[in-house]
Amino acid sequence: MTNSMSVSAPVATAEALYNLPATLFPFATDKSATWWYTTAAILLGLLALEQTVYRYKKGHLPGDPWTIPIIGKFADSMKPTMENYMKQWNSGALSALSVFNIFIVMSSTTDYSRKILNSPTYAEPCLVYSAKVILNPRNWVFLTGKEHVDYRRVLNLLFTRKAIGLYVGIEDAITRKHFAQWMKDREGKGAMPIMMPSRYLNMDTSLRVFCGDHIPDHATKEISDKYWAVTQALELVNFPFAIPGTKVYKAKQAAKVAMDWLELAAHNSKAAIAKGAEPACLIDEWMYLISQPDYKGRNDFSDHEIAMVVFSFLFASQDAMSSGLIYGFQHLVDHPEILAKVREEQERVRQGNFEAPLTLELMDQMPYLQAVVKESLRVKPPVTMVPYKTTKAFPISDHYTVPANSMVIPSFYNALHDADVFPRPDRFDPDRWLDPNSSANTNPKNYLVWGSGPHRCIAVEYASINIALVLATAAVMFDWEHEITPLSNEVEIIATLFPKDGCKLKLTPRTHT
Ligand code: HEM
Repeated sequence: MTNSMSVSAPVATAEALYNLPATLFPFATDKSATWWYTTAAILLGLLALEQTVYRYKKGHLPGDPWTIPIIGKFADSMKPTMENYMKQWNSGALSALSVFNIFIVMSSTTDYSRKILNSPTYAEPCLVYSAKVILNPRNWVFLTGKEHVDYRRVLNLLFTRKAIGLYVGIEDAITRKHFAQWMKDREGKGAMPIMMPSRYLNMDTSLRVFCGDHIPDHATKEISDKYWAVTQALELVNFPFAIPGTKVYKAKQAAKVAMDWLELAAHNSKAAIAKGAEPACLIDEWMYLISQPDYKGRNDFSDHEIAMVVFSFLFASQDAMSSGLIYGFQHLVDHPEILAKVREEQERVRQGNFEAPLTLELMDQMPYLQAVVKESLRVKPPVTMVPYKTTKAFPISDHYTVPANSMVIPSFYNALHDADVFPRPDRFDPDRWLDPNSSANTNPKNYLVWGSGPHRCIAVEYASINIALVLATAAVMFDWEHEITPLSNEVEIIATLFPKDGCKLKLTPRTHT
């Protein structure tokens, strides 16, 4: 460690405790008093050790000088707020805290955050504490180094342009189906939050893109209903035991249900492709690819392994996509001049034919819509940070080394709100992406919405296109009105960012002349 400092922790010696007056333990006999003194001495010694270790690891970094015994900042991590995050980030480029004796270093600058993401020999993603329990420790996302690179090379084939073209057709159909249902549910009613309907739409889209018709409708409904338990367990550090009644336990049960259905999808897809069916979803695409004579890689994926991969995609997508979509709606409805431009582009590219399904080729011709999505994700990045873990002492700067086995958390928010790169950073301004020479476009290193390095989001194009497609469809099908409440501009953090009131929209069918 390069950080050296003198540590002044509270020191409680056993001797001092033995000298405490016996009146402190009035109920104690001589023998039991000795027991009490010894136990108290050990406890106080452990607490002192905890503080000493925390202060030693923290070195000169900003952060609380003492950590709350045992739990540290557990309460804050259970109810995270942007204000608390900002306070932590603003305290320094690197700052320290501790939760349940997990020592955590947060980085707030673009350079430190990128360094963490791009230093696989020192740090690897650990996601949140509950992720391993929910996803299964054997899930591919926990692979590192060459094993991770090799596995990901196969999965990259599921997000080629050809594959995304197939998924766009599915997204279009599912979006229209859900919007028809939204209309029925909202008939004669005023503004309603779009939070939960958007989550259902996203889950249905994901499951149909990933599994096609290899699972029944009631399975997508069941997975959707239960999935909220997974979202709720995604706190930075949870209660450490997954015992009945805890959030992590409930999430694990929900994951089991999803995994059973996903294994069925894998089984059915294998059978369909073996019979010569054309790929109609992501698993089909995968099974088709590995059955080709010129394919050289692994082809012995079990149903369980396929299901784990698909579950990792659901896990990575559901909350981030929902947040991205809801803020996409909110940004557009609050900027009618920008929504009008989106509509103009839709009219031009689709030549007024809004019944024809969207295709990847049509989506390519919508640069304004793409800029809208990119900007919306910048202003409110669904993922504000990703927890990593140091596998060995990590000399992150000339003045500080993050100890081995610490959590180290790169923040994306500050990079995305850097006023030098994004003037008036809180302003929703898609135009900043339309000029190739703008500071936004010439500083791509700041655009950390998708992370960076070996674990950068595998589904960047797929996710961006999906959000764009849903917004475009809603823009041409509905007139939107936002019921602004005192909570509309307050941010709720439930794994990702959401407007606290769920974005209350009144949608009425739009008539085209
Ligand atoms: C708006 C939507 C999304 C956002 C903002 C987002 C963002 C991210 C971020 C920040 C990371 C971590 C990157 C890093 O550690 O450097 C990540 C990883 C990942 N994302 Fe996404 N994501 C989104 C949608 C999706 C979707 C739809 C899928 C799947 C279909 C997906 C699959 C993954 C996977 C598998 C990883 C882990 C990659 C690896 O470890 O190699 N994401 N995403």
